[in-house]
Amino acid sequence: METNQRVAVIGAGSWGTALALVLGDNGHDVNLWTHNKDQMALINDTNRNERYLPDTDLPASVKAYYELEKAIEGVSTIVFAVPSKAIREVAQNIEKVCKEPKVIVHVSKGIEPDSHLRISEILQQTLSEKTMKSMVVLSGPSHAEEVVKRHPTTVTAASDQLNASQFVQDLFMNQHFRVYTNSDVIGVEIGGALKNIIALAAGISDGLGYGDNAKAALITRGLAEIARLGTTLGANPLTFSGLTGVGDLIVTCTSVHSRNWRAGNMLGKGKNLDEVLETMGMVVEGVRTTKAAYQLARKHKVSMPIVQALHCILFDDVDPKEAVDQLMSRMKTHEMEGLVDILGEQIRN
Ligand SMILES: NC(=O)C1=CN([C@@H]2O[C@H](COP(=O)(O)OP(=O)(O)OC[C@H]3O[C@@H](n4cnc5c(N)ncnc54)[C@H](O)[C@@H]3O)[C@@H](O)[C@H]2O)C=CC1
Ligand SMILES: O=C(CO)COP(=O)(O)O
Repeated sequence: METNQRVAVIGAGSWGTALALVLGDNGHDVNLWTHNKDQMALINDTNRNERYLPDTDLPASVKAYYELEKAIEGVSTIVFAVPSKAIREVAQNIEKVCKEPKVIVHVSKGIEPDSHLRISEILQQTLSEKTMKSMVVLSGPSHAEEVVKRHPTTVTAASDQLNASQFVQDLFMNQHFRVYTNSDVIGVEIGGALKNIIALAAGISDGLGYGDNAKAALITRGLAEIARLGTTLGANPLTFSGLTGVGDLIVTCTSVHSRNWRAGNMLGKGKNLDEVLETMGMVVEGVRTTKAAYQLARKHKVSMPIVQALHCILFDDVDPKEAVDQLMSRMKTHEMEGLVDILGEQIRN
């Protein structure tokens, strides 16, 4: 890779801004696109994105843009960092104005309800060869608040084209931000999307005051649900023991930075979903992904009791305490039930 690249980061929320900082630290020129004109002016005037990452000075090479066409002009790479619900619309707009093929990276964690498409599938459906040279997913345990403090963080660049994932590895990697490669795009996207559901559940459990045993149970049994659905959809089971599986699950279920955990915590303390989302003012991806995962579990007949319980709490107004009681009084079963097809018959004995 030539040392200096021009990169467009699409979305100036917490994560887009943090990744712009990493790229700027690495000597790249960054066009940070926002759909909010005032926010663009504020970032360019102050060199900060105070609303999302207070007290963080951005490298001088990060410039905010409002016009999409200008933001992507002359860049080698486009990084999609908008919430999953905005991906399709933003990609359609990029397709209209993009003049030559780019490396496409996405960092969003979600699955589209009803279509059940992963983010890379939505992008592949929307972007033509004129716009997209290759597609890479960048995911892992990485809260923006710690990345901008340059605390050690590790993530995975996944693509079915090794040279593309290595290009993205080189683009982002530095002393504080370590990037691995992986070829299992399905596993990386499913792990990243579904851990948000379990983080909501962990927040609820903490909000109810249930303590550490309950949280460990949610993380472990949550991972079993993620692995069951993920492998049914074609993922490599090993991916779920990596950064984008158990790694991201741990950080999101235990960190005060997690919006999903914080939203769950408020639900557990008795607030209703609308109040919680209004208070957050940032995306809580797990809500939308619960809908998609619940539909997928039913479609593929995969047992996902935690996802089912979350769905009841979020969309059927079931009291969180009652949902936990129902989870705990389910029919007794073997710990590895549903995982035997993945790992081999021997673990059952
Ligand atoms: N915040 C974090 O630490 C991490 C976030 N992610 C993922 O990155 C994605 C983005 O998350 P955040 O930056 O944290 O969200 P955020 O809530 O901090 O910011 C979202 C940004 O997208 C913009 N936006 C919303 N709807 C839009 C639309 N229709 N068109 C254009 N822009 C729109 C908002 O104005 C805002 O600037 C999510 O999928 C999240 O799961 C992944 C890893 C870490
Ligand atoms: O994906 C994340 C950390 O890896 C961010 O999680 P939250 O959206 O819950 O803050």
